[in-house]
Amino acid sequence: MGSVIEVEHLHKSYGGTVAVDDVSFTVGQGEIFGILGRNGAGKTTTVECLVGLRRPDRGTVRVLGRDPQRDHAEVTRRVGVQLQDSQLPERLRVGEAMRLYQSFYPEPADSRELLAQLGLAGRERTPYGKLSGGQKQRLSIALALVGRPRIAVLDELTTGLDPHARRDTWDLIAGIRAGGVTIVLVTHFMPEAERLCDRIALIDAGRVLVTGSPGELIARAGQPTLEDAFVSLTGRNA
Ligand SMILES: Nc1ncnc2c1ncn2[C@@H]1O[C@H](COP(=O)(O)OP(=O)(O)OP(=O)(O)O)[C@@H](O)[C@H]1O
Repeated sequence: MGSVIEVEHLHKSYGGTVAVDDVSFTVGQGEIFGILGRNGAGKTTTVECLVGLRRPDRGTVRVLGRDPQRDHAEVTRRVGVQLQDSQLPERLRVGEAMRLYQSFYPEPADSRELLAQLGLAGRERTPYGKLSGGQKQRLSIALALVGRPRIAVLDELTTGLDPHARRDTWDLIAGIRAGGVTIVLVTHFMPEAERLCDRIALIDAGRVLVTGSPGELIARAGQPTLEDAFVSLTGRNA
């Protein structure tokens, strides 16, 4: 299985704050790869460097063999991104947002089908500002997938979703991966990581503490669940 993402010794500071100190990992074609860590660990900065939204200070990032900075247009066309707290204009209708995003890609997915898969059927005419928090979240997932990406980067995939919507979204993500799409998932929700991820990089203070399957992390920490393993491995007093 070839790797589609290669990150080597990534470093990124904001002024005096080191957000990412030294992060390396690779993601294989068709994997669901989790990035886990405490608040402020450097997860979002790492994925922003992956998708070309931030320029690393040091280190290399390769996505589908490309440099996300130098080959920005190509990486953007093949990588779908759902970032934390993304906002759309309040009055933009769901259908308009979908059409706008479809226009960025050569072979976009069918909007109605995707909206139906995300439980947003019949919402085409609803303005963004009138959607519930969970509906906004699901629209952001639809927009990340509308370009039929080779890689989807999803930051806080199911935050704010009720348990039904969360399970539907997990099924959707599993189905998308079954279609050959590689998924990078940033999450704080351990049952989600345990259920979905093939491998996980656990990041702490801008460094990778450990990489492995959920089972390997649990075994390594000698804990019963991934949540216990997470707390144990990232606990400052452990
Ligand atoms: N634009 C910015 N300017 C200055 N500092 C920043 C900026 N973005 C992030 N940071 C800092 O960099 C560090 C890493 O932040 P980052 O958002 O990458 O972490 P995270 O792991 O995604 O956190 P969370 O789980 O809370 O979303 C934090 O100390 C944060 O305060």
